[in-house]
Amino acid sequence: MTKVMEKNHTQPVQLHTEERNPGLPFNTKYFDAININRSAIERRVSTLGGRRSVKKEFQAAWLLKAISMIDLTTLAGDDTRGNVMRLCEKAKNPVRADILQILGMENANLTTGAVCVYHNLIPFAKEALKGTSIPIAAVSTGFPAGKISLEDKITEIKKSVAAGATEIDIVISRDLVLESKWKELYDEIKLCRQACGDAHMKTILATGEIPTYTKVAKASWVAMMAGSDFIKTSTGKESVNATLAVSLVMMRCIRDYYELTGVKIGYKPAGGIQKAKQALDYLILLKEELGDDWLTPDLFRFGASSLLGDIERQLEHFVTGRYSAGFRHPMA
Ligand SMILES: O=C[C@H](O)COP(=O)(O)O
Repeated sequence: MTKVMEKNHTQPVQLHTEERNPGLPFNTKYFDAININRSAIERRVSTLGGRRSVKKEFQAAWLLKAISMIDLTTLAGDDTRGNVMRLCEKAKNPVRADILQILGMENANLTTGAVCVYHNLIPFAKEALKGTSIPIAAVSTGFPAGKISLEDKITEIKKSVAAGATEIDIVISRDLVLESKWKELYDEIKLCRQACGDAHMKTILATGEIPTYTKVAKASWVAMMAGSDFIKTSTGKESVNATLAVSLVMMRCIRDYYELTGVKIGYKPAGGIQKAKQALDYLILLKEELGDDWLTPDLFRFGASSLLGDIERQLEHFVTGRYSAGFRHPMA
């Protein structure tokens, strides 16, 4: 039997939920000068993928790593207790036992990074995840469009935390970004941060509705300054959701914020990430732009409803020897 684990990349990771971003006082000096060249960003992401091959065993190891970073999500109008319970069972046991055994990972206690549900389904997730350390992330603040009052957003966050969510994914008022009302955006996010209390806050920018990368970067800065623990691309409901290009822009903001403050902000691309190959492209970008410190569920999550299914299929191909020869990544 081949053991395929390598370095620390597939060890179970403990979430450090006590750590928080203290934020910065509002000051436009941090982002006033940002001016992003779209074609330079697009050129950079076009270099990803397929540059050099790696041993097959590393491919499986990175796919297992990706699983530990998934916020396994269901955000559908027809969500029920039943499908949330099934989602949670999948979060607890994301890969078939026989596959894990062949990979030498049967004792690794592999789980997804979290489950992500609507506020009213938190009690079912809580029931299903009892006795585990899998966090419950709830989408609050009028998900997905955020078109409710700030007062209602704050109430919703507090209710989600009281119901058992330890991670809150908030949506910002996109009009404040479109109209460059940065101080108002900062104040909104900061109040949401306060309402989260001990819960981690992931701030969704809905980048598909932001017209320029420069504005994406400025909104990222405002979100981090206001105390977001993660910045997240999308709700999954916009017509354009996560892309590698927008991820590059946001990761570089995270890097600059870290260089300024010493605080590591997490990154969550979400929406439309359905294939194992796509997940590896994001991890390559993450490793190259932010380094190994970010390769942990503490600092990186995929917001995804169907990615896990494809990763499991790829792992099955791997252990049954049918793994695609073209399915490679250049990380090792
Ligand atoms: O935040 C997570 C997204 O809503 C999931 O989007 P998806 O269904 O396209 O994977």
